Amino acid sequence: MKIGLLGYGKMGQLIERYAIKRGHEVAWAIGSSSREDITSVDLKNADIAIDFSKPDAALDNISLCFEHDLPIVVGTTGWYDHLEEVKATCVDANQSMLYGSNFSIGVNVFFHVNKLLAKAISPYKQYDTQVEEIHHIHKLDAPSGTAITIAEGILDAYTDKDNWVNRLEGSGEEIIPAKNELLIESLRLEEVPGTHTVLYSSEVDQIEFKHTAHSRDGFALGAVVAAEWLVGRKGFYQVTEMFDFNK
Ligand SMILES: NC(=O)C1=CN([C@@H]2O[C@H](COP(=O)(O)OP(=O)(O)OC[C@H]3O[C@@H](n4cnc5c(N)ncnc54)[C@H](OP(=O)(O)O)[C@@H]3O)[C@@H](O)[C@H]2O)C=CC1
Ligand SMILES: O=C(O)C1=N[C@H](C(=O)O)C[C@H](O)C1
Repeated sequence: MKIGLLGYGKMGQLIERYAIKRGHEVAWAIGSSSREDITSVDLKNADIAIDFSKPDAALDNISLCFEHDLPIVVGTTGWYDHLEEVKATCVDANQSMLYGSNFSIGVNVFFHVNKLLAKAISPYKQYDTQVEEIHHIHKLDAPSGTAITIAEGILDAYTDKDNWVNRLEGSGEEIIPAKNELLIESLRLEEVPGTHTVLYSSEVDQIEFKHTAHSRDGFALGAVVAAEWLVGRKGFYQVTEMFDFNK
């Protein structure tokens, strides 16, 4: 498979390594610190694009791929307010797109079990629920896309909560969640690749459900596997749809 990379930073460069390891070719790579500039690239030289760029670049990159009939895997986070319109455009234009807030196997198992756990605990109102995420200091978006997916999984199980609210430590904003809101605490710390915890706390005990990424390798390998999965399919998909345990 020939892969085009939109974004050639920490993730883009690691994805290239995994793509080559799995027998693929990187046809082009775009990003200001990359080998190529977008105007000098024939996008159609690739069978598929993988976008790990920046929150404010993802929407344009998605549109560009749709215009060129190029399937796209999107790992970039921070653009999910536009998810419904992107999905509609993709389906109406008969294009192919798969997006995911997290491509690692471990986190996708975590997403699955998170929903089961929330369903089991939600009737017991003595438990306060909260999501915590820790990432490196370079991260542009808060909360993380992964934390949003986790929060949405929890909110599905709660009839008395319908929204999440974010508290970014150090932002100076005082955020106190209302009764119908689920708190997502974000912390930015040195070079942490990504840690997510769900906490259920009562007066008598606490449940902590936690995933710790030791590196970005799981995300990068997962993105290449997602590209292999998407090629030949039409429509709009989430990474969770690749996994059997959701059936
Ligand atoms: N879904 C998942 O599993 C994961 C998602 N992510 C997400 O992926 C994204 C990228 O992460 P990461 O690689 O760590 O970030 P980096 O900042 O290391 O890399 C982003 C790259 O995108 C480039 N870029 C900027 N503008 C554009 C553009 N318009 N088109 C293409 N490329 C552009 C940047 O260039 P320059 O710096 O010169 O501006 C930079 O090289 C983030 O949104 C992050 O949250 C990260 C890990 C896992
Ligand atoms: O920016 C990152 O680094 C990461 N972003 C994704 C997110 O926002 O959830 C996935 C991973 O946690 C790393």
